[in-house]
Amino acid sequence: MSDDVTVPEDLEVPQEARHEWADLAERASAAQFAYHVKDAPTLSDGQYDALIRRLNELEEAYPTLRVPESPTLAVGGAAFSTEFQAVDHLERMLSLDNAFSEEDMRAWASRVEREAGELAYHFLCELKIDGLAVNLLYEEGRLTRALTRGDGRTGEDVTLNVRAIRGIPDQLQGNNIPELVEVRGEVYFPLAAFADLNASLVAAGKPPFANPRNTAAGSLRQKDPRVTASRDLRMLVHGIGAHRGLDFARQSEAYDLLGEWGLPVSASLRVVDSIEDVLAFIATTGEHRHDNAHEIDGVVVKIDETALQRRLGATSRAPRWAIAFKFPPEEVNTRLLDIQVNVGRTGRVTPFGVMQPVVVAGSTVTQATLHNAEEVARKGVLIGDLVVLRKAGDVIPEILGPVVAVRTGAERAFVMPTECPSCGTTLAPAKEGDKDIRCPNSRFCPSQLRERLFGLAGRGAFDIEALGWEGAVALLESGVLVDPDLGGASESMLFSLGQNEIARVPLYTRAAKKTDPPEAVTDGRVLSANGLRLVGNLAAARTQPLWRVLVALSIRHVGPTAARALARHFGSMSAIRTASVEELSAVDGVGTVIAEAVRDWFDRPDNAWHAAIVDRWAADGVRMEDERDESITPTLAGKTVVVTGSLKTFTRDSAKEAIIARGGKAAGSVSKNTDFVVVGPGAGSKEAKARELGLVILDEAGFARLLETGAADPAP
Ligand SMILES: NC(=O)c1ccc[n+]([C@@H]2O[C@H](COP(=O)([O-])OP(=O)(O)OC[C@H]3O[C@@H](n4cnc5c(N)ncnc54)[C@H](O)[C@@H]3O)[C@@H](O)[C@H]2O)c1
Ligand SMILES: [Zn+2]
Repeated sequence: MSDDVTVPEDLEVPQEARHEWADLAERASAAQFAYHVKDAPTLSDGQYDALIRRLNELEEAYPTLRVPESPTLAVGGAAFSTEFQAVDHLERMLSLDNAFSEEDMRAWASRVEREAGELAYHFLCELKIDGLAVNLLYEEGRLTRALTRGDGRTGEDVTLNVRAIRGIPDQLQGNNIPELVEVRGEVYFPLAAFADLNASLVAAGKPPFANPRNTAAGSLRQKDPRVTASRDLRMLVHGIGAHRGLDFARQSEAYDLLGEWGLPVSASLRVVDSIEDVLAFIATTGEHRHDNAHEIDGVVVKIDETALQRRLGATSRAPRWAIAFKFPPEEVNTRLLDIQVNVGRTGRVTPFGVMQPVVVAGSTVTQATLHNAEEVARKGVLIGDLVVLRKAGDVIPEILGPVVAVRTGAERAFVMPTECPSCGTTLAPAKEGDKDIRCPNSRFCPSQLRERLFGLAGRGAFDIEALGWEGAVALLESGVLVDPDLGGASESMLFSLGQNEIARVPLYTRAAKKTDPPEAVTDGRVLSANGLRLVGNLAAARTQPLWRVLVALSIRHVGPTAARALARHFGSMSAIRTASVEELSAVDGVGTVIAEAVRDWFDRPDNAWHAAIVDRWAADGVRMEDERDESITPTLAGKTVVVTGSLKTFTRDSAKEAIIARGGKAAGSVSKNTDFVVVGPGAGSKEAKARELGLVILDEAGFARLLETGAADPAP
């Protein structure tokens, strides 16, 4: 590809600029080829967009650099030879100009306003679906040809493949079917179908696909249409090309017609009056970026009136009456410098990637999870690889896969260590056949102890705000947690910590001042605000309900749900300690795996120190029994309730507790077995799913009534 980009010989242009242009043009051109023809990008979209932006800057400064073959002018990736027959579009398919900021959007809107003159107009806002464009030719209502965009003039004939896509009608239905119409739209891989496909690949021992966009492109551009048919691709309409016997004054009107004829039109369109409304649409869409059935990479804003569209016209590459607002990229390419392992609170050893630091979705990422050795193998990543890293919203950064095309041969495979990196003990699976390997030294392994301490202070357990990761490290380093009976540091000592002990931990102290009361000073230091908070938090933690104490013990498989069920049924630690596997597993929501894990935790001879933890906590005043509130009527016995979004008078936890206290089940996900779905502001896909399933949906007031009476009046 790169040999058709030659440096323009204009001596007026400084040599530096010419060289930079040539270098960037070659890289952009190669990236276009990899992305559009091979469906296997070598750059991230953000890097590619940055290249094109810089090229545009250079070409604006030195217009002779803007030669016809410049990658800035290409729609797609120049005319390439592929395995498909090349066919011309009746009307050219263009790309879109990009906007990356509010400022860019306002600049575009001002240009439109200037050109519009006396014409009244509206903005048509659409989701920018991350897929690939196709052009469907309908003649007398019959689908006669389908092309990819190609270079905009000439596309690839993928008619047979497109016929295999569900939702694209072979025959239009209804009235006033035009003699001829080119329907443009985006073919995409629905996220749920993509997840299913990857799950089945993984189950078959094959590597999963990295992202839905390239997989959609690869699935459509298959020699064998049966492969396309086996992938659950979909399409949404977003434009009209050549047409005869079809008349419309607004693009949104044309969409309505297409919809009536059976073509898939997006339900997320909005027609708005002002650029302010456009910006508001962009903002809300950005907040709900992941709440769609498909990936989106931005918002496309178009002028709705065709008269103004015609007046604004197009450049050789893109219409002037439309613009694509791009969201910040969530996928970037970066180097996988190393793979190291963590030892978690239950001894599980998990590899994680040490990344070349990279900014993505607003934060700098230096690590990414890899779950287990099998996953490293499945993803096919080698140490030293350039990899695609994804960070979406608050989700933990994830390595999607390697960029194989740029390997140098210097990469090396990861080998799982055989000894614990924290304590040197030989690693082994807990049971034969387990996927995970563990450090069996749970009592003294420093890493496990640190993780347990951090975990038990978490919001789902004792909720000791002043004890975070650094706090756990500091308490262990200062030696204040050494348990004389156990012969080493242990969480058993946590509630034995008083002012005097905490005063020995530098992290929780500050230098004493003259004004400090002398009795508060230890070795010239006093508790800092953080230290005082820890003292207060520990006092409050002693009165936490039993289920939180159970979670804090780091018993395998005993998370908040199981802990709540156990606490509700048995009511006290001593009852749980003496319950048999049968008694434990008879509890709704417990089961044998959990029951056995609980028994094992207390009973295995080498676990005697576990009981010592419980005993010392109890001696130090930690509540080991729940007071039962007999005044609460079990209004929700046997009912399953899902709470989603935020409520005013309940936190997540207190809503759950309220449901459970009334005998109900508080579930995390919506299914057909859900009886009630309580919806607060910010509810996303769960609400949508609930509506889809026709479940009873309640607002906060309805929830309050439900708790009281067990009866539901659905929200309006
Ligand atoms: N990673 C790489 O190496 C690499 C290389 C080339 C291109 N790319 C990606 O592709 C982009 C350029 O590709 P492009 O020319 O297709 O431009 P584009 O993706 O910026 O915008 C144009 C395309 O958006 C699509 N689209 C989705 N929803 C739409 C809607 N509602 N209305 C209209 N169009 C809609 C259409 O297919 C249209 O052709 C780059 O910005 C980059 O993200 C990446
Ligand atoms: Zn260890």
